[in-house]
Amino acid sequence: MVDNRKPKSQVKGAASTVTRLHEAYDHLLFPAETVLVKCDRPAHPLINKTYNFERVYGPAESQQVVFGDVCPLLTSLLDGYNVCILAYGQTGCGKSYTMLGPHSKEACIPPWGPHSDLGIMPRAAGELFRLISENPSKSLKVDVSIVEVYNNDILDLLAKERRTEVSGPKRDAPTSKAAKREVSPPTRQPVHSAEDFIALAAGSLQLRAQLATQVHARSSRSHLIITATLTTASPCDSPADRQSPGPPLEGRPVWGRASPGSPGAQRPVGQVHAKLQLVDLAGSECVGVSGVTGSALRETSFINRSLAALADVLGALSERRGHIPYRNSQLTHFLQDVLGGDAKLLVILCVSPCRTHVAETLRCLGFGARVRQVQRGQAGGGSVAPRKPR
Ligand SMILES: Nc1ncnc2c1ncn2[C@@H]1O[C@H](COP(=O)(O)OP(=O)(O)OP(=O)(O)O)[C@@H](O)[C@H]1O
Repeated sequence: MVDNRKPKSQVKGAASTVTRLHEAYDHLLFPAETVLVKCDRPAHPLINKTYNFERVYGPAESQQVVFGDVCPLLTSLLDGYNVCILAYGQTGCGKSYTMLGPHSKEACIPPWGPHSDLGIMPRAAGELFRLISENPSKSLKVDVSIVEVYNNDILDLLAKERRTEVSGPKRDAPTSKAAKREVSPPTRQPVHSAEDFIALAAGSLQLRAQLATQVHARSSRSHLIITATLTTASPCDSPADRQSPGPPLEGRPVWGRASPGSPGAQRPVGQVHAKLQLVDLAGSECVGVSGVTGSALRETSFINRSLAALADVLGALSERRGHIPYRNSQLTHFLQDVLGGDAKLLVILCVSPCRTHVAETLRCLGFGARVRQVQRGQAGGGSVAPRKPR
């Protein structure tokens, strides 16, 4: 069982530079930005393994500290760069806590307070609107879409029909091929303040698929993707526009900056300034430990398969293969622009300090190590610029 009273560790990979921390458990040591896994299970092939990340957070570090490292990405967003922040890890290890803060079906997002535990999403919403108010000349507008990837279907959590259907209307990944088939993109709702943004997200969270398992009483059964699209009335003034003008596609949904050759984002010229994506992945799960059966077992199988597909895509990108298997799952298809494109991508790995979960922890750290090897902007998938140094 994951001890929910204990704060979880957060390990951030694939970006950022700040280093801090000293914390030790019996098998997990965190010297600076390194995670050292020591385990006395002799049969395990990966004992005494060291992983390096840009930053490692100990259990005692607050949400505010974590957001302190995320915050500069919002300045990049205002500068016109697409940004994606993605939480990955085993079920019950703190992904939703990190991204959203403590929440429940009854009280989705707790009120703001100087020492509150608010997660990245509400803090990012506050910072985004603060930056917009400081830059009135940019005339930026914000639209939000919220989808969940459940059992390999993309479900639109903002669609009106979603309120009356159990499974919600399905949407396709917003890529150029999808656009050619005239599928409907996810609903995009304008928001005018951080409060609007948070209220919209809070309403959607109540619709998100959840289940009690032996590991986590409120386990998310879907990947949640919150997208904030910044548009400007004035034509093409962002770095994105200057680097990759791309052909105009009239009447197509606005999906951020497209990379030449990428089957990804399409946008009308002069509209999109940048896109922020906040991704709270469903947790990887060992069926023997979570004890799920029936339809929950099916959900687990979809979750694990989509996470494996994500790892495959990152593996292919890191090896710079010609073919990147984005289409093996709706999750990777949906995130194609972010994974293979030139968005600023920040992956936060959430790991358990419990010895019983060491195998999952090693898997998670291995995933993070793979993410760090990806030289984005150079492999297949049609990106244009090498990863920008931070
Ligand atoms: N850093 C932390 N400090 C305090 N409590 C935490 C921390 N991280 C997680 N928790 C608590 O642990 C529990 C599980 O966390 P959370 O729901 O975020 O896990 P998860 O990784 O999203 O799980 P799943 O993938 O199953 O949805 C929650 O009750 C959460 O409030």
